[in-house]
Amino acid sequence: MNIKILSRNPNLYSTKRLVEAAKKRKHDVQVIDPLKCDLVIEKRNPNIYYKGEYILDTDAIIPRIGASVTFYGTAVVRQFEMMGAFSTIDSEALVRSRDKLRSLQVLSRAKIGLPKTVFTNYSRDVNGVIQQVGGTPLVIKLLEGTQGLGVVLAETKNAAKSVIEAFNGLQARVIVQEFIKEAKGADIRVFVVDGHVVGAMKRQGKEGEFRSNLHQGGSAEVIELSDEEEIAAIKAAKAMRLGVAGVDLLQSSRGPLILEVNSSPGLEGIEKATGKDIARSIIQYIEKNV
Ligand SMILES: Nc1ncnc2c1ncn2[C@@H]1O[C@H](COP(=O)(O)OP(=O)(O)OP(=O)(O)O)[C@@H](O)[C@H]1O
Ligand SMILES: [Mg+2]
Ligand SMILES: [Mg+2]
Repeated sequence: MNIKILSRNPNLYSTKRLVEAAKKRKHDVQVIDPLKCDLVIEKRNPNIYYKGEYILDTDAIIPRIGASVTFYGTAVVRQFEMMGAFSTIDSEALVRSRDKLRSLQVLSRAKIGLPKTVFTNYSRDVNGVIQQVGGTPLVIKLLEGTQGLGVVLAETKNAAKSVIEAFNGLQARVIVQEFIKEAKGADIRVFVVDGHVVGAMKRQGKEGEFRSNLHQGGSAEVIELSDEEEIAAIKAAKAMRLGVAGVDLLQSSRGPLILEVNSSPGLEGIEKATGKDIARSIIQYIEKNV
């Protein structure tokens, strides 16, 4: 099979592992920088021009699209889809997953446990918003944040007010969320491929940090999921229509609560924590679908 990995950097752990797994299973594999693709659009003949040549005969693509290049990256994924290639991430699901608010709306309709969240345009009634999520402490998140940046814990009403007002003053859109204290600075990353859990790890924030992101100094260890957690993660990936998904959830006193569903989840943390060959699972998912 001819597989293309859409990635800006062939030296990243995830990209290297996917190349390795594809080769091991005897596929032709090539890393393509999505930002260097020209999309050629005309009647009935969608094409991609890359480094002086047209890209031909692609059976499948694995998009690894960073948050900063969502618009262009998605256009490239869509063009491959128009050319008949199978994508491990559907272009529409990719766009949907990049918007925290839209994702929460979709998950909520699918009856999935979530921290109670409020999005408001009426910024003067900060008190009302604080009340809606059960008072302080509460969490304030920038809609387009990633790697834990733009996620703030406000311990008091006054702190919450000033942070919300500061973000509003900068015209930045935020959601206000109930703080799940039982999670104790930890979350669970569940890697779902093709409707199955292929690995799960618990990430613990460093001392005094409520954010468990590895980019913020958190550490990871393998974890055995409860049935309820496994079902919630699979349901979340399905609701977001993602064939490959990194589902983040919090353990709360009312069961698992989904925080977000990532569409280009990294392989390094999860493969190292679990010792599993997750890159191979992704290649097998392609083999099943092409
Ligand atoms: N409502 C909450 N209650 C308790 N802890 C939370 C809450 N929301 C977020 N956290 C903690 O903060 C971390 C970062 O939050 P979140 O995953 O929403 O942000 P992100 O910037 O999108 O991160 P990512 O890089 O995973 O995309 C979570 O992994 C979790 O540990
Ligand atoms: Mg995120
Ligand atoms: Mg997260």
